[in-house]
Amino acid sequence: MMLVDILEKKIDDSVYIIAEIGQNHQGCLELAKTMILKAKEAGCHCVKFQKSDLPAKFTRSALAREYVSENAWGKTYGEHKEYLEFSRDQYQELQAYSRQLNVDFTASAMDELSLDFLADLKVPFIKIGSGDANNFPLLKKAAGLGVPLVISTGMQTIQTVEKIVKIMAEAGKIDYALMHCVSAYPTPPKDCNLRLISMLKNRFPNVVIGYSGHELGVAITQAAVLLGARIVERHFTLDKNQKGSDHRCSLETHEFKSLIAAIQRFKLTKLPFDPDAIISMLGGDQELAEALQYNGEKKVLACELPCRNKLGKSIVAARTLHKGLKLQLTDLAIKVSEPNGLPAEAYFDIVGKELTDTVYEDEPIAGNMVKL
Ligand SMILES: CC(=O)N[C@H](C=O)[C@@H](O)[C@H](O)[C@H](O)COP(=O)(O)O
Ligand SMILES: C=C(OP(=O)(O)O)C(=O)O
Repeated sequence: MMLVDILEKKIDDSVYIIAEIGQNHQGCLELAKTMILKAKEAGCHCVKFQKSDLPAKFTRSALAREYVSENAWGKTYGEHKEYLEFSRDQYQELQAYSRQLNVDFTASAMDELSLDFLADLKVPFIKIGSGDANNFPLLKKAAGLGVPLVISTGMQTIQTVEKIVKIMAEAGKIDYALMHCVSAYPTPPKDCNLRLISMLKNRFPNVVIGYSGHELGVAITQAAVLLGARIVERHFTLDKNQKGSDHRCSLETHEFKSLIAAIQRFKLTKLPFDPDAIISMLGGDQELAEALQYNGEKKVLACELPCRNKLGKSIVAARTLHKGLKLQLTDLAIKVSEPNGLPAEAYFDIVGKELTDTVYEDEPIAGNMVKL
């Protein structure tokens, strides 16, 4: 099955399944290949990685900060990320291997250079992760590439999601999907707020809605499908006990198999089901009931703040900017910065505003540095 068949609504009885290998390959190409093989054997339609150009995604100080964590692969965050990043040759090798196995291969583009890199590889679609859902210039560029997009919405407000849809509409983009997502690893069931899938479907009836989950187990993801999610993404691991931030909330091969088998048993043409019916269909427990409880409008949740602080994007100076300057688009860049600056969604709002302090290249622009 191809993602475009879902995006173009040519098929209404299948769900497209993405195995998010992400950085669970531990920086090892051979392990990545074994994971591709296992994901294919489990029945996944796609294997996905994460592509970053580190100086384009992070400021120098974000890369230089110490990473004190049992999941660290280097002393600084930059060394840690470098260890987990694959080169162009390695991407090409993984892509060729996936082609041999007849499984789609792609990655999330975590900055503009990575977007170009993936477009160049001719992947079947590009993923924009939650960390870039408020990175409006990246979204504009992505919308103009002529490649289908899958855009996650973790750590964002409904206003930001509205803006994403507006950017896509202005670019004439129709082959894209929005993924409901909560960026907490693992996400507690009460924070999964699955009813937002129904809200997104009602609010944006022309857009395909999917689910990128970070909770433990498979039941909540099954419920997401019964609410109408047509694309499912879950992190994939060969062993949850390995070192790394994402293994614990990932699915092992047998869990992916059982998730896919369950989805195949659902009568997808009868979707969506209501939450009470879903609880009884899945023999639901307390956790499923919590995940299906209406939890209010889409907003940034407290459980997402650690991820937003670590990987959310800020507005930074593209070059040294002197006090008194009226800000222009070319003065600004969007990166993960340490400390955080104004959130990326303020990018277009601060253009034309006066800077009240001098800011050096690659340093964050804080709210109190701009006369609003
Ligand atoms: C928001 C986002 O990008 N999240 C990604 C996708 O879900 C994650 O895989 C992060 O890359 C990962 O959790 C980071 O872990 P560390 O900081 O140990 O490299
Ligand atoms: C961050 C990512 O995904 P999500 O926001 O869906 O967890 C990603 O795909 O890189």
